[in-house]
Amino acid sequence: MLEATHLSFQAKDGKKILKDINLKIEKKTSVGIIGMNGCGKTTLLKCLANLHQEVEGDIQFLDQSIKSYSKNELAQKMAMMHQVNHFPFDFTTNEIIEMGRYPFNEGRLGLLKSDKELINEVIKLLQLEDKTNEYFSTLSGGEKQRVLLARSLVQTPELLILDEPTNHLDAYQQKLILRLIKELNLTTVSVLHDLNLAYDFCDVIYMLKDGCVQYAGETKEVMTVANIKEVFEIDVDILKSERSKEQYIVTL
Ligand SMILES: Nc1ncnc2c1ncn2[C@@H]1O[C@H](COP(=O)(O)OP(=O)(O)OP(=O)(O)O)[C@@H](O)[C@H]1O
Repeated sequence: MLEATHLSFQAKDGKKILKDINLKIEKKTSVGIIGMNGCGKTTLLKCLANLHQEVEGDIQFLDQSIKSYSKNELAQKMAMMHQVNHFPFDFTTNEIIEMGRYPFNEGRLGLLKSDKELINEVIKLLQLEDKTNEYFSTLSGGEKQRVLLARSLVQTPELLILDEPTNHLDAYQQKLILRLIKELNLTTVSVLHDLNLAYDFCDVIYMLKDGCVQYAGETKEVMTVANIKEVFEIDVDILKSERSKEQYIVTL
């Protein structure tokens, strides 16, 4: 679905933020990007979404160079849920979710009946029915996250890019949102800070350190005690729950 080869990115001030990254996203997989603060995770997501122009290397998306897509074409195939959660003007929940259909409106003024049906379906899925007429600025952090996810979902993207999708969510909502995304069987690439959520949700993990991919591969093979110590500089244990029989990571 997407393949980046020898990707490097240098900021305007000359700082090398990403160094020779190779990354592959297969269809219907959840790819996770983890690493310490400032190691380049968000920058990498922005490069994959073609939001940075001065990127070295090559990104092929659906067998085409990412640079060959117009903004509108790309928005029909790829959605990015950003960390930013404010808008220059105050929109209602409904208005923000509707924006996800703009790339498809082909110059029409209003939305089609099918757009409205899709929007209503997603609103229900994310339990936002009673928030549709509320102003975004008045919503809680968790509600804002769900609205931004709803906007991305109505874009019906082939690839969904998520920058810390569980930010501001309580423990219950974190699991709920990630399970829901999993059940939708989408192709995703996400930055996740919570190691346990990454361990649980992702099929494949890229561990970044100082702008380089330090380890990459299937989650359970890559997120080992030794690799986590090297990349995050913390000691952890990986234990098995007596009750759920699932493994989880504890910081020592
Ligand atoms: N446009 C830019 N110009 C200069 N420096 C930048 C630019 N964009 C990012 N950086 C720097 O590059 C580094 C990586 O930033 P990035 O936001 O990608 O990190 P991150 O891994 O997502 O961090 P966090 O976990 O804290 O969100 C940081 O030191 C940041 O200050």
